[in-house]
Amino acid sequence: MTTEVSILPIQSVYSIDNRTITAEVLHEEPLIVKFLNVLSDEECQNLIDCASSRLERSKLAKKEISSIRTSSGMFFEENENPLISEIEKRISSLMHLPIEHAEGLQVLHYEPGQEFKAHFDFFGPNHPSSSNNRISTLVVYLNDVEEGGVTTFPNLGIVNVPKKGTAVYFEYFYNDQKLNELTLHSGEPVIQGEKWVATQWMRKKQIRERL
Ligand SMILES: O=C(O)CCC(=O)C(=O)O
Ligand SMILES: [Fe+2]
Repeated sequence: MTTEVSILPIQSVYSIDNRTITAEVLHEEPLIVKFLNVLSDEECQNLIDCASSRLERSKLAKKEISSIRTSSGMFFEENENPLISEIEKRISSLMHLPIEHAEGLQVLHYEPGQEFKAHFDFFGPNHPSSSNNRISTLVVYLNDVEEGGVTTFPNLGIVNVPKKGTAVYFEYFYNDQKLNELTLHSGEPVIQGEKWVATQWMRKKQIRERL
């Protein structure tokens, strides 16, 4: 097996913004990493508070409402306020890509029974966005879920339990498309309580204007 170069330099500790973020590799190829201490409790709560009045039923990449994704969500504008700017800066450092490659930060909210069925985050070859496709994802959990709501990678046997301030990272910019397809993942139905996540998707090329 040939080893491909990952976007993320693999370390057990990342020091960003005077924060110590620790990492645990869950899978090497495709690279899947769990991070601890990405956001503080206060940042998680502030994101939930800012997002909650702006939630809409989630749509898929082609903008249709579908049973694949039953959560509700919203996107923040780039650099929308100081909290968003600080979080975007930290997340793009952590994901080892320039902030210009970052989509707007998305917040999703799931109630009991709501889920995000197995999907890829990258766009298919016929999608208009595939020329500047997504290459990596960070899902930050903004609260603890009482029961359910785990993130799973069904083809890799990986199950990650949501915990406030932690995150799961994965990338899918491999030459070998089979590796990319192993990043199929789902947000399993919430059984009890609610689930809030913030998702950052990164593109292969710049998507934001430089400031
Ligand atoms: O909610 C989750 O656990 C997964 C979210 C997700 O897959 C996404 O936002 O693309
Ligand atoms: Fe996803």
